[in-house]
Amino acid sequence: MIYDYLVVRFGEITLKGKNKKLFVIKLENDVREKLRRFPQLEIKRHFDDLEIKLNGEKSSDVLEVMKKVFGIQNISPAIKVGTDIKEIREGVLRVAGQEKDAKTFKIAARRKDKRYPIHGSELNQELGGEVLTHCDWLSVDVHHPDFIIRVEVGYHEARIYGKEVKGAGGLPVGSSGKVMLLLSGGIDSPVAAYLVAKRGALIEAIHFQSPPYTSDRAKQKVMDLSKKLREFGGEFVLHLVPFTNAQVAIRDAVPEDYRITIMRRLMFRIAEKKAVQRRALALATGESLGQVASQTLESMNTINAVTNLPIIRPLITMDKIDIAQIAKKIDTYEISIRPYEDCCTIFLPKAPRTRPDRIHAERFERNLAVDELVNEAVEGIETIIIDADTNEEELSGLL
Ligand SMILES: Nc1ncnc2c1ncn2[C@@H]1O[C@H](COP(=O)(O)OP(=O)(O)OP(=O)(O)O)[C@@H](O)[C@H]1O
Repeated sequence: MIYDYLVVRFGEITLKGKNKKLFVIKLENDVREKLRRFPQLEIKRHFDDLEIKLNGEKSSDVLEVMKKVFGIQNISPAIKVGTDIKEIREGVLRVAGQEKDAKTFKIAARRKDKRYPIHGSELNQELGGEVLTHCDWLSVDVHHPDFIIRVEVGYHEARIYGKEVKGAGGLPVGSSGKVMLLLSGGIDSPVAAYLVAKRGALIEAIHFQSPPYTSDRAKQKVMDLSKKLREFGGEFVLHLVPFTNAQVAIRDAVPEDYRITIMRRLMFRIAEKKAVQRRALALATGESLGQVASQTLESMNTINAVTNLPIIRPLITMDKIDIAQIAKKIDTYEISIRPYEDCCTIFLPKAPRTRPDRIHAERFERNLAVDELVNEAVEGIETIIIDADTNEEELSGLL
């Protein structure tokens, strides 16, 4: 490959007016963090983009990492040449020579330095002609080219770009604050984590486990999911809640058809306490309207009543098929479909109430030591930090 640079363009950040600089700095930090394992790289922040000088690192390896960083609209490999037209011509030919599979192309040239004597449209013509003369496998298609060769003439140098790669979009992680996500081992909640992180939230996950009714296999699943999700943020913080006592108490004190409702109300209270301790501003779940009996509007109302924090449900209007598609894209699907016991499925009825209400929920909770159960669970939380450097061995050591 001939490319010496990757140029990273920001997505929606550019809409952020005065805050743009803060967002860009956040993004730059994320990029630096993610690219720590490539020591040769030099990263420079410009007004419109980040420029990564490869210094011999393999561009495809770096690109693979960059594709998962939120806040990036697209990434182009690039070379830099002087502003002399001869050098630009020669550079464009080098770039065109890389795209042996393309049949059609167009040149999109622009002058950043308006004093540059050759205008954009003239550059397009001149450089296009040069490519046609030397690359006999290429012809021009200005509407739907296989390959656009972008040329940007600056004050001291010109950049010539190779084929653009789509970025992950969204906003830099953490730019929207922190969210505590209820992470089960199922398909949905990891997708919810991905979607909330994409909107710039730093995710911490909370997982409820009920040993010995739930096994290490279930815990392993959540750890594996966290490992996948950490690729979209810097580090991933996972809180493991001991939930057995609460579930046993619910089984003993609450009529069968209200057990899911009461269990969720306890989960939300515990998650809220942890969220406040960790300065998270909202809770998030993987619920989708009508998907199962406990995901009706009545149920959500009854569960929401125990917390004042906003509850983000990014999947609420999505179909299972669409959710599964995202799970496959972010590579959590295969982990999620491994069999496991969720704490939600033990002691729970075959026919939960689909339209629970607050009055009954509150009445049944009077038979429970709610505050003690919540405090005991919060105090027993084990917190695990999985960062980019946590390796397989350390991960299994955490189990
Ligand atoms: N053991 C758990 N720990 C943490 N959160 C949980 C747990 N079980 C369920 N949740 C939360 O409650 C939501 C609804 O769970 P439920 O089991 O009803 O639905 P689901 O559609 O199977 O969700 P998922 O696929 O995420 O497990 C989950 O998306 C998750 O946010």
